[in-house]
Amino acid sequence: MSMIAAFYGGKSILITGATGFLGKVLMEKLFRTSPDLKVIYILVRPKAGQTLQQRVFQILNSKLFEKVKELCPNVHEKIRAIYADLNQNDFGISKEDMQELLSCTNIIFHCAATVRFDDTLRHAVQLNVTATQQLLLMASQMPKLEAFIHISTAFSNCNLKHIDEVIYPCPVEPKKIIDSLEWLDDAIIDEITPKLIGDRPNTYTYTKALGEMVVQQESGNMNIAIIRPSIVGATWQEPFPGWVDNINGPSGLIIAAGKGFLRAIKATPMAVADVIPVDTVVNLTLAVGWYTAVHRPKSTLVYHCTSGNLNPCNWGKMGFQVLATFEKIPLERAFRRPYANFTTNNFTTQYRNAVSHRAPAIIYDFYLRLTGRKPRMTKLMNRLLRTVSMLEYFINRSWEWSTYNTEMLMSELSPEDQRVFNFDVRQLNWLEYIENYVLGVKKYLLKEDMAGIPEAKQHLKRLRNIHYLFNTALFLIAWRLLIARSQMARNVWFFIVSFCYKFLSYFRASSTLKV
Ligand SMILES: CCCCCCCCCCCCCCCCCCCCCCCC(=O)SCCNC(=O)CCNC(=O)[C@H](O)C(C)(C)COP(=O)(O)OP(=O)(O)OC[C@H]1O[C@@H](n2cnc3c(N)ncnc32)[C@H](O)[C@@H]1OP(=O)(O)O
Ligand SMILES: NC(=O)C1=CN([C@@H]2O[C@H](COP(=O)(O)OP(=O)(O)OC[C@H]3O[C@@H](n4cnc5c(N)ncnc54)[C@H](OP(=O)(O)O)[C@@H]3O)[C@@H](O)[C@H]2O)C=CC1
Repeated sequence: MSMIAAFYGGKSILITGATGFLGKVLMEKLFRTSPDLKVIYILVRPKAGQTLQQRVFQILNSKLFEKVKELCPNVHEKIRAIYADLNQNDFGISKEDMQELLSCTNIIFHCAATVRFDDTLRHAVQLNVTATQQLLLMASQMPKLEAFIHISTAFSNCNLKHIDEVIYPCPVEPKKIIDSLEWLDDAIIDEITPKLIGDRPNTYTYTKALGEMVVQQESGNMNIAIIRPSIVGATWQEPFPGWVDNINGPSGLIIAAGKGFLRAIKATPMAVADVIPVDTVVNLTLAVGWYTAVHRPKSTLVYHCTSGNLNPCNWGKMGFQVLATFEKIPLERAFRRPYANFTTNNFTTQYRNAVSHRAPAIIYDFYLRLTGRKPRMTKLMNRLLRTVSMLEYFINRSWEWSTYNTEMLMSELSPEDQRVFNFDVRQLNWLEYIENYVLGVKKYLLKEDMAGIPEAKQHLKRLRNIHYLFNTALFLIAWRLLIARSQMARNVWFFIVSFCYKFLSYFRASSTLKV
């Protein structure tokens, strides 16, 4: 019997960010392993014209929850969606709902965040810092609370090369930042943002670091733990391999490469690709929830959920395997054939962006215009290149994260818990994982039918022929222009033609003699 699964039985659990990538997998695993849990409260806001109930309905009807619905048919009765917008005071939660949350909650998993790299400091602080502070205040008023688990990121201290499982202080106190954002206007905030974030690449990593400081400062006598995942990727094993439903992290680039939009990138092939499967993160999170509630460590423990120091993979190997998978299982209606060129040189990057990305987009838009359609490729390419430029920081560096606490926890688990809540990334076979990841992107993210693979392969063959034809035409035009302008080129050309002629004549003569 799993002790962790038994621990969550009969519990009332509060999850923020349950509609996000990590939150959904967390909820799924909880229901699958502890179907006798009492209730999961999820803080949700209406979005894209959908009510709370419609959002929950959509999640439960996704492929991710198929197994859960078999095991626990009344799962919808155990989810209690509570209206909440983390940008508002008291999250806009009604009095009655707040009362229920305060009196019933046993465990909190705080996953909600803005993960955008280009968010304004004001919005990133509001969600990643102030909302965390408010949630801690709520938690401190919960008499039945056993553990508060905060999801941060391994990149919250990406300004350091070696990162330990400790909370590092930021130069300016989070409270001072929160206070000053209240009276500073947006233009001034934009001006001081680079100074505040210092040597971090974006407001996301900076505000996640501030969020950790807030957790430490407001922990009081609560049992709190922080989990720092690195780059969260598709599921490894559970509930099935390759599940992914958003374009963050590598997923977007896998699509861009598979569709042939992105053929070159500024990346260091030998840099560690610290990707971690989402089900591994969830298993560690649930194990940490149990350990924190039952063992009540004296201080706030930080757990690194990373792969680099235990089972490293690099971007070169990852890119190679992604492309190898596309050979077997291509995406439909590719713009160009998938190809990957990794370079670390700025000049080469600019050149490749011009030749391999912008020029084909301009030519395609010209073709769209000629055929009476609206041009769109240049705009799409510009957005993609902007995205890639924001990710460059993370694919050209390596970090070392120590994992003492995570390994300590692993050794504390019973063999059954180590199996059911497996977060031992040493067992991960990267080649298999990446292949399933690419397949998952095709099936669950792009919703492409596997029956379309022969047609997708045919399409790639057509693209290859167009490519050869285009290159030959380009060569002949260039050569014709050169001949017209240079005596030297003409001489070379006549030399080659006469050489070929003599060669052919010789062979024809010798074959006639043999007959
Ligand atoms: C030569 C090709 C090589 C390819 C080989 C095969 C690939 C193999 C993989 C190896 C390549 C390297 C992978 C890189 C992985 C990057 C690591 C990320 C590091 C994360 C560190 C921190 C981890 C965390 O803690 S947080 C979680 C991560 N958060 C994110 O990933 C958020 C990033 N996204 C954003 O911040 C925004 O989306 C932004 C600012 C990038 C773009 O915002 P914008 O307002 O322009 O609009 P959007 O609507 O959001 O998207 C516009 C457009 O861009 C596409 N897009 C968005 N995100 C990505 C993405 N991550 N990758 C690719 N494309 C993306 C999106 O599809 C939209 O396209 P449209 O068609 O215009 O709708
Ligand atoms: N993905 C990754 O690579 C990594 C993620 N992390 C951390 O993991 C956690 C989860 O990330 P992930 O699932 O990928 O992110 P997602 O962007 O998929 O999910 C974010 C969640 O936060 C919710 N949220 C955002 N703003 C609000 C708001 N104003 N009110 C209520 N809810 C809100 C979203 O709700 P809605 O659906 O309504 O938008 C969504 O449920 C985050 O803390 C992130 O920092 C750490 C390392 C890597």
